[in-house]
Amino acid sequence: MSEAATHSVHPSATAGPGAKAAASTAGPGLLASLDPLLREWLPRQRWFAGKGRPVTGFTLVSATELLPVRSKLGLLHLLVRAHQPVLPTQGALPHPGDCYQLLIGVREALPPRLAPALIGHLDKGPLAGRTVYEALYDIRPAEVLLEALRTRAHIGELRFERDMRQDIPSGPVPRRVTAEQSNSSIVYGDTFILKLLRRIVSGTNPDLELPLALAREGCPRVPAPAGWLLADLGPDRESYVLGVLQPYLKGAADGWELALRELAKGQDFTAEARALGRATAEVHTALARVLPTVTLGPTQVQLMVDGMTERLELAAQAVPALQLYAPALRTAFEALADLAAEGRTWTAQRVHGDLHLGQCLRAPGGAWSLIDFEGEPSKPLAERRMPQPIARDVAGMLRSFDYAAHSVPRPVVPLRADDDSTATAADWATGCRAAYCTGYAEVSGRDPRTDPVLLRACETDKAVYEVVYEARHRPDWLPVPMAAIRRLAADEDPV
Ligand SMILES: Nc1ncnc2c1ncn2[C@@H]1O[C@H](COP(=O)(O)OP(=O)(O)O)[C@@H](O)[C@H]1O
Ligand SMILES: O=P(O)(O)O[C@H]1O[C@H](CO)[C@@H](O[C@H]2O[C@H](CO)[C@@H](O)[C@H](O)[C@H]2O)[C@H](O)[C@H]1O
Repeated sequence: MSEAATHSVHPSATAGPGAKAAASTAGPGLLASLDPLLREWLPRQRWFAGKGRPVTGFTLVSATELLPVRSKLGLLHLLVRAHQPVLPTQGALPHPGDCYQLLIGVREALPPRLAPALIGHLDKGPLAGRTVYEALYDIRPAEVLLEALRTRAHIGELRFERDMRQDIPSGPVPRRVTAEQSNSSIVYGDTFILKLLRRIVSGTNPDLELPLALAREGCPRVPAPAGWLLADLGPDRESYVLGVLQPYLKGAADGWELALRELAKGQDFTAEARALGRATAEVHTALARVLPTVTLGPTQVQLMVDGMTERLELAAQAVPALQLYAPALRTAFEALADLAAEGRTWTAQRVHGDLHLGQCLRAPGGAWSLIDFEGEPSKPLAERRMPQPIARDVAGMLRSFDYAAHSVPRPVVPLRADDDSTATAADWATGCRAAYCTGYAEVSGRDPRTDPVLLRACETDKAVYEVVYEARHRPDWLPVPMAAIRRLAADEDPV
């Protein structure tokens, strides 16, 4: 058993009064001394949502000592609001600033293995002379989090909960998931994975809500939550979801890695694409059984179209390269509004909301699971939880096959080693897109291709989202969604 497995959560902070004591050490005084370090460190994190605008200050939302900060190894849980200049898209009203979850380790000095986790050295305040760092790189803080979930600890405003039907072992060795992502995850001994959400929003979070609902329904395509971390904040003790613990799918590979691997070998991926279509349809069918569905009539469709059009306008302001294509892209949305005006209706239900190959995990036996039900992180929570046509998720996957094909720097890919014909990367994507829809239809009885107007509108909306996402997070990738924008504007994308 490792050093920290025997260590329980800081006892002085296991109840309300203890939390107040913690706040007197770890509260505003400490935040003031952390302020200059965080201003520099936070914007460099992949999960930081406010890229491109300086951080001008912080407000403390909650501070909880999980290990005493004056001890050899301290652990501080912080929720802080980062203040930044307001974006035009955030409207004229003052914006309170995004709230982030931080786990701050406190030590005298960092051992070399923790050097990449350094946030900085405190030169004033209650912990002057000590070093603060990203605690998720460290074993003991990770163990403290699992132990708190296992024992259903309530620590200040933090509430660690679990599903008692799942056995959570004590003492598995933790390791940080290093893949670039929107949140931060820790794997425990290949049995569980804890995802800590970084940008925290109030209200029911679909990343916990939907997997819980699917687990109730017995849907095997989504790992069932085993534990979750909440913060009860404000005078009304409103719950904020901070993290979710799930069984770890050992040896699983994500659809993105697999697709790139097969592309690099010139291998066909249509059998997997078809299996992914089947898995998506299974999840959709279960969601439609367990959560409400609604019919979208002309008014609701017009609202959806207005949302798509507005997102396009805002995106074209943020990424001027879109402006040339905006009029043609708008026709995809107008065609949908025209169908609704003629009396066509659509069924809407809860969907994944940000489905792409990276959200699909294939277990060694070949079964696919879907993960990460957070939805598009930049959208307000209420919007992410609204029932949507299933074409939203289908469009996400179709875009993803296109992404994979166009991220491999190879213009021509032979599909089979024994095949003397060659196919372009675009043909690879076309084959996968068709196979995915076939698989979807096999399970659901509805082929998404039979609704091309809706699919084109959803794919256009997704590609516009991707342009903004890439411009903000990975400018080198911008050509991938921009190429799709050109094809969608010309109505050339075959399904
Ligand atoms: N249940 C799981 N089993 C195995 N690996 C997982 C599991 N859940 C997530 N992962 C891995 O962790 C990564 C990040 O998880 P994800 O929920 O997508 O977080 P983010 O919101 O940060 O993108 C995934 O890409 C996947 O590789
Ligand atoms: O971090 P999340 O996985 O929640 O999603 C965000 O990041 C994704 C990239 O990691 C982004 O997906 C886009 O790039 C993928 C390849 O890396 C591609 O497969 C997707 O089709 C494409 O949308 C996703 O949009 C974003 O929300």
